[in-house]
Amino acid sequence: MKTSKKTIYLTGFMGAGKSTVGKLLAQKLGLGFIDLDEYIEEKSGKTIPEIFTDSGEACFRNLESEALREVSVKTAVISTGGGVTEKEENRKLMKRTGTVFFLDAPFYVLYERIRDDKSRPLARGEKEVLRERYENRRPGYEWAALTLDTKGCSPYEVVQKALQHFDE
Ligand SMILES: Nc1ncnc2c1ncn2[C@@H]1O[C@H](COP(=O)(O)OP(=O)(O)O)[C@@H](O)[C@H]1O
Ligand SMILES: O=C(O)C1=C[C@@H](OP(=O)(O)O)[C@@H](O)[C@H](O)C1
Ligand SMILES: [Mg+2]
Repeated sequence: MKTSKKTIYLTGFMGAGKSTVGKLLAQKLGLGFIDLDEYIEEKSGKTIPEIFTDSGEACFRNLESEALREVSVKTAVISTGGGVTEKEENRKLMKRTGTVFFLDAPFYVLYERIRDDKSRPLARGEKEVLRERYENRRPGYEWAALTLDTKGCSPYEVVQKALQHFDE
């Protein structure tokens, strides 16, 4: 499938490279870049861990959906957070307003990237609990229009793979 749509959503589990690849892809396409987590942090005046600690995951999910609605009117590459595909309303909104990419990689690759990173509250728990979250979320990710297998690829190589799906 080729795409010419100007709003691009990057989805996938924590550590898949959505934030890293999104910034590079936006440069290549000459589009604006929005990282949904950064957008939420700026809007709320709190870091993601602070939101989780102060208000809990359910509150974060509401802020996330609200932020997604706001950015969905923009022409940009939008790097989402790994949990955005959990809600059907978010998946439908992304599909209606843009092209959704799934950055795929096996759990063990992602785990090595996120295990020591304190900026992800949900990555702090037990490895097996995290693996279960990964498995449970896969159907939501696979629902994307385009899947990029990122295993063994550098962020630049993932960008090259993504670019192959654009008309020009
Ligand atoms: N393709 C890749 N190969 C190796 N390391 C990567 C790759 N993509 C991202 N990383 C690294 O993994 C970590 C998580 O990347 P990030 O872009 O924040 O992922 P996400 O936004 O999907 O959670 C960062 O340290 C980043 O440098
Ligand atoms: O998977 C998740 O539920 C989350 C992923 C994070 O974004 P990244 O996928 O960019 O790490 C961030 O939105 C928050 O910590 C929750
Ligand atoms: Mg990110």
